[in-house]
Amino acid sequence: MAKYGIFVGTAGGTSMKVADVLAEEFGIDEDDIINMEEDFDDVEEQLLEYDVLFLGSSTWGQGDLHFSWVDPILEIEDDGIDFSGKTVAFFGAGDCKKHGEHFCSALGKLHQTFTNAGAKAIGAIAKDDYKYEFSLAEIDGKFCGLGIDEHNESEKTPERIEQWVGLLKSELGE
Ligand SMILES: Cc1cc2nc3c(=O)[nH]c(=O)nc-3n(C[C@H](O)[C@H](O)[C@H](O)COP(=O)(O)O)c2cc1C
Repeated sequence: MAKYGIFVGTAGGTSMKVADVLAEEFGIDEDDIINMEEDFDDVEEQLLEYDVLFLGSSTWGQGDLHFSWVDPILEIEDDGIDFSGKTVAFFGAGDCKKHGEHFCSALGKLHQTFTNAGAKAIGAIAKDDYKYEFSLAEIDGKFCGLGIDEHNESEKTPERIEQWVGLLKSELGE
């Protein structure tokens, strides 16, 4: 049976909202929800332990990942760690009004690193539901994962998560 894990970089816990629903919907154990800042210390022992990885990060600075992702991402890229055979999906919180010039760009950065490392990405959605000037999460005309915006569009969050979970289940054949 495929092993599922959730890895989240979050400052205020907003991105964890998505993680909590994913855990419930996919029956993921609490021990398999890894808060990158608090619980993460080894790429090979932790990330590579899973077959299906739900990877979350809020976006900071000029479209940067949460700081807790910076070292693992460098390690994956510099050491050429191989994620072939793994399935990955991306999510995270952002702010489309104050930071519309880089809305949820962290998802695009995760996408780039993990697909370059050989992983298969799932969970891309139509971008029409979002309003922003620019986002690295926009890849091949779609949003490469689930962005949520609790500052401006919190009323859309439950439905966005529900629809995304439905998409993931169908792409994973569940
Ligand atoms: C200094 C600063 C920079 C930010 N930069 C971005 C950004 O580039 N893109 C974006 O979508 N959101 C940006 N945000 C908004 C955060 O991503 C947003 O508050 C998010 O809800 C935080 O989620 P978290 O609690 O999971 O960390 C920024 C916020 C701050 C305070």
